[in-house]
Amino acid sequence: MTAAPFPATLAPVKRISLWRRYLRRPLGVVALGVLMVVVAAAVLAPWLSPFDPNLVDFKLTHATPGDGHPLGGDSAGRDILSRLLYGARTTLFGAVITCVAGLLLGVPAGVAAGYFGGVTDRVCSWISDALQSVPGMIVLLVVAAGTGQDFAVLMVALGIFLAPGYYRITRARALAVRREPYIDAARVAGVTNPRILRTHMLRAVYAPIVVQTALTAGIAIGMQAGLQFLGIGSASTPSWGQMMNDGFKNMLTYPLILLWPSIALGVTIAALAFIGSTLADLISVRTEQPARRARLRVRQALAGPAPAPGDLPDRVSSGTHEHQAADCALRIENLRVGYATPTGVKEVVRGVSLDAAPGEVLGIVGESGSGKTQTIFTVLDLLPSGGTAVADGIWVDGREVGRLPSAERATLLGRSIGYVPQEPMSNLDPCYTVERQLVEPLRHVHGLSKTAARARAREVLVRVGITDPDRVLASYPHQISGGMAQRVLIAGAVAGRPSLLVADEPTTALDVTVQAEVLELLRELQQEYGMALVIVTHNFGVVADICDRVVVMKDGRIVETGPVERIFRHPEDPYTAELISASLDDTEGRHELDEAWDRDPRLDADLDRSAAHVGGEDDAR
Ligand SMILES: Nc1ncnc2c1ncn2[C@@H]1O[C@H](COP(=O)(O)OP(=O)(O)OP(=O)(O)O)[C@@H](O)[C@H]1O
Repeated sequence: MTAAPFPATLAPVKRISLWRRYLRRPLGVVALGVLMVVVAAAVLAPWLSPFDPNLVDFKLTHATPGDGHPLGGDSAGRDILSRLLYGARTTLFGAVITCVAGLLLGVPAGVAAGYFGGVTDRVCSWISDALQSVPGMIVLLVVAAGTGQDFAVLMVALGIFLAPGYYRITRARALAVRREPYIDAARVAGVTNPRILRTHMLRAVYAPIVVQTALTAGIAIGMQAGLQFLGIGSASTPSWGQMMNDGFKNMLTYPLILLWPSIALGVTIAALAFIGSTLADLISVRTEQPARRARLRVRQALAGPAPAPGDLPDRVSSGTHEHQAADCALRIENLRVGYATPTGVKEVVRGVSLDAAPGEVLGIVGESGSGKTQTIFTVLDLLPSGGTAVADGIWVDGREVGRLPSAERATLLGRSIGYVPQEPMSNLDPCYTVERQLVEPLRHVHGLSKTAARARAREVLVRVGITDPDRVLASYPHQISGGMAQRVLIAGAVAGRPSLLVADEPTTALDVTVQAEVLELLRELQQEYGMALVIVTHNFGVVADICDRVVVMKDGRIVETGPVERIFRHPEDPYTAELISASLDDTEGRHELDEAWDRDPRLDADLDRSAAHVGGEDDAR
């Protein structure tokens, strides 16, 4: 079957600056506006203040608002509005000093500790822990006494106490990033450590630091006000903390004197907290949780209007069904998957229909990004949180499951559906032994006793070709090879005897000799248990090795589907022929494909072309 033509590429997603995305958040904009007003008031205080903040007029003592003094007078006869404006200067100046001190100490230490590890990490972490265990307020009072209440020194000391916040966050991020392959690549390319720290590492920690700074500024303002409330700081410098102290003493008789600085302080701290929270959302410091409205928008865009005859092929389902829904181990009808992006809905699976009968092996093949994984993740109900799927129907084991609640869908995993992932090592928890990871699902999902679950785990390990099951059961993932880890995962996937086994590129992370063994094992298990096997791959060699039927995907749609032999002999779509030709270069040990070459002169010609490219590759055949 050949699909109708459709646009070859999805619309490119434009990158929108953080600033522009921030401006789309109403709460963030209001908070930023409030902070801007406070900053403007602080900067323009000498021009905005109607009076000298320290000018005493006894007639103004405890005066109520009015008569040229919009906020009234304090207990010493000074104009409250003027003091509030000058107090904003003190408050913001102190917050800036504290944040800069925290940044300068915490960020370089955190990046160095995370990147270099070892002694650097231990020493820095020890200092950070020690700072956190010291009662900060008492030390600040001692510093105030020792420095003659020097405000700037006090704010630097406060910054030192807040530096562990920066340290912890940057160290954690640097620890995660330093293991990334691009850092190793930079090292291998001869880039020096200081340069890696300045470029890659600082860039990686930049986003959480921005958020942390907004939050630290709020904390700094609160603590600063607390110190001033206790009488720390010069009496001649107006500050919100001092004003609160004055108001507190007269709280019952003249509550307005306490109210004004409390409002200023509360509103400023709240604005900083909302700015931090908005930034955290935008730069994904938080777990992604798409808004209900965004999900609904994606759902509506995916559902779209019903396709009319001759309508856009993009809105019409691609692929075919070979079996009745009730007879299928898996059936997907017109599946669409989309993600909300700042520029609109990005549709990554665009109307896919396929099925697999019990005992059948279906290959889903296509280039990277063609939507294979998104299709099977929908079946497993494991789409990332931003993904929304819409389908006319999803059937597992002859039962419609697409409309079941998530909790009910989850019960299919490990029972009706087994899953073999792409990366064996990252799918095993390094903290637990293989035994624990195999036995736990058998006990909790299948209700076996501990002894029965262990016996079953051992039995399946033997079945997947592990000759020393007791040693492997007692091992941690790092103590076994990648091939063994994949066998362990296959054992886990089939231990519950599912009717459908889904394997997502199960051999990609393995070396060539192990790849063939794992494919052979999957085929054997599939036949032995009578399961349907849906295998996702970008390699036609794998398809030739074990599949009965194949679905070819491109740009989220199915371009061709049919029995493997027919697809190899007569690929109808040029894209399929191209994929087959490309696969000829890097596949080995494929009996069916070898036979196909013998039968089909067109494929021989393809092989000759490939061999000419790589020079003498056909010797390897
Ligand atoms: N969380 C996500 N947010 C937005 N787009 C995503 C997300 N996950 C995947 N995509 C997009 O979905 C498309 C299909 O991805 P998918 O993982 O299904 O490809 P694939 O065919 O399995 O390729 P590969 O073999 O490389 O895994 C890609 O364009 C990818 O960028």
